[in-house]
Parts: sequence; structure tokens; C-alpha cells
Amino acid sequence: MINVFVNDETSPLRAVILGTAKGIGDVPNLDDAYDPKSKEHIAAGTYPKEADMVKEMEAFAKVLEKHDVKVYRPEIINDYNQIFSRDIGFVIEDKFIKPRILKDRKEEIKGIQYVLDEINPDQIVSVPDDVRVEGGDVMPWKEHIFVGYSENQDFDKYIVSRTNKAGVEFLAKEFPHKTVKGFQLNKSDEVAKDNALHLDCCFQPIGVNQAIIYKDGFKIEEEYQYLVDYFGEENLIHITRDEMYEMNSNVFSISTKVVVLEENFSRLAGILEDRGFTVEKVPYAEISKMEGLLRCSTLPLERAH
Ligand SMILES: NC(=O)NCCC[C@H](N)C(=O)O
Repeated sequence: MINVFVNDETSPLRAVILGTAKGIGDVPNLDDAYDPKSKEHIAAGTYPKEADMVKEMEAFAKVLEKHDVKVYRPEIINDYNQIFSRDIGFVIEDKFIKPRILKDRKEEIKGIQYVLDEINPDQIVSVPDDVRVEGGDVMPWKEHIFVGYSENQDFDKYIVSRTNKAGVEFLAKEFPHKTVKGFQLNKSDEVAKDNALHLDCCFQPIGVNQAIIYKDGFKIEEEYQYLVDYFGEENLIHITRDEMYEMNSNVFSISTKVVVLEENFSRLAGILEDRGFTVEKVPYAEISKMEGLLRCSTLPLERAH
């Protein structure tokens, strides 16, 4: 059996699913892309190649394994993008939540069915029909669950709105002892620099009590302020619009001390090193072209209690 337990973003990681770029197939048609950064690269002829992305993901897997993390990979579905495992399921406490996600991505779960088969069925929860939620929007953080979402007006308008109000309400009902806090995000289907695709594209806790944050990813100033008040200004690392676009908030914590970064994030690396973190660097610039990065491509199954 596979044990599942996650209560925050940074406790020592024991087991994780890391997506795969193998079998991703040809460059999609512009009309089939479901995020603005992919569209940009399809139009410019710079969409990433499978072989390059496979190399990047192998480098990430190596770092995880070096830190004694058990790494599961999806079974390959031909001609399907299976890189961003984060969104297709998530663990909170000892429950694996099977969410309802963007229909263009609904086959992805089949690649990790062999992992789900090893989890106690009593610990697997499927969401009700009206709920839409993707793991990139969901962050358990101690007594909180932080959730990126869109109210119906935006949810019905944008392909990049992936979590609805019903998703936030579902989590509040399922985890009544937690404070479930929703954050509306700024969305754009056309301009990647104006789009916070998921909460982890503009915010992520690191260490014990710190976080990386991009203010303009948040649609409502008071909701952003909630995080400033909670973490304290001195514990926040603010990133710029260009750094958000390069996905600087989408790093990945192996523990409260060790954070994996894209190798070009030199300003962030400097800040983290000054604050005493161990920074692991991996090349992930090709994957970044699809508006996802390190956190997006992982689905943590178990972190230490
Ligand atoms: N958690 C994340 O932000 N995942 C990235 C998903 C990127 C993918 N191109 C998508 O639009 O679903």
C-alpha cells in the first residue's frame, strides 16, 4: 500500500508523483492550447520539444532521488500532455482528492491509476459533480487550506479559470477543522503576463513561515492583504511581473530547508541562499513555456507529519 499524508507545502517529502514528458506528441494546434503562454510559443514556433523536456524532467527526478524521495511517474498515454501532475489530484491530510479538471486534461488521471490502486480506497475522495478544482489552486498550510478560485462570472469566461466557488465550498465541508481561504485570481486567456493560471503561479509558502508572492496575481486587494498579515511583510519575497511570467513562485520544496529552483532564477536563488535555504537548481526553461513549472509537475503523496 502507498501511504498518503500532506499537511503543508514544505515538510520533508517522502513520496511524490512527477509528471512525464514522454509521449507528449506533436506541437498542438493553436486552437487546442489551453493557456496563453503555450499559445505564444506555438505562434512563435518555439514550442518545446519532447526530447528537451524529457531531459529537464530527468534532471528534476535525479534531485528528488538524491534527497531520498520515492518518485512515481505516470504510465505513458500516447499523444497526451502528462507533465503537470499537480493539477490532476492532491493530498490533504490522509485523503487523496480526485478533482474534476479541465476537460482537455481529463485523460491524465489514467496514467496514475496504478498509484491510486495502491492507496486505501477509504482514503480516496471524488468531488461532487458541480465542483471544479485543480491541484495547482490548492495549498494545505498547517491550519489553513489556501485556494485560488474564480467567481462564476470569471469562471464561465476564462479557460484559465480552473477552480470554482463550489470547489472552495467542497474543501471547507470536507475539512471542517481547517480554515479554507479562497483567493480570486487575475485571469487572461490571451496575455500570459496578466494571467495567474493557478494559485501556485503567483504564490507559494516556503520554509517554516515564508512565502513567494506576486501581488498583481490577486484580483482582490484585501485577499492579498490577508496573506501579508498572516505571513508578515518581512517573511514575503515579492516577485515582479516578468518573474511571475517565468514562474518564480512555482518552485518546489523538498523540506523546510531545501528548495528546487529553475536554474535561471538567479535573483530568487540569491535571496533564498541569504535566508539560509539550500537551493537545488534544475534546467526547466522549456517546460516553463507551457505555463507550468516545478510545483506544477509534482503531486506530493507523502510528507513527514
Ligand atoms: N499548477 C499549475 O499551474 N499547472 C500548470 C498547468 C499548465 C497547463 N498548460 C494548463 O494550462 O493546464
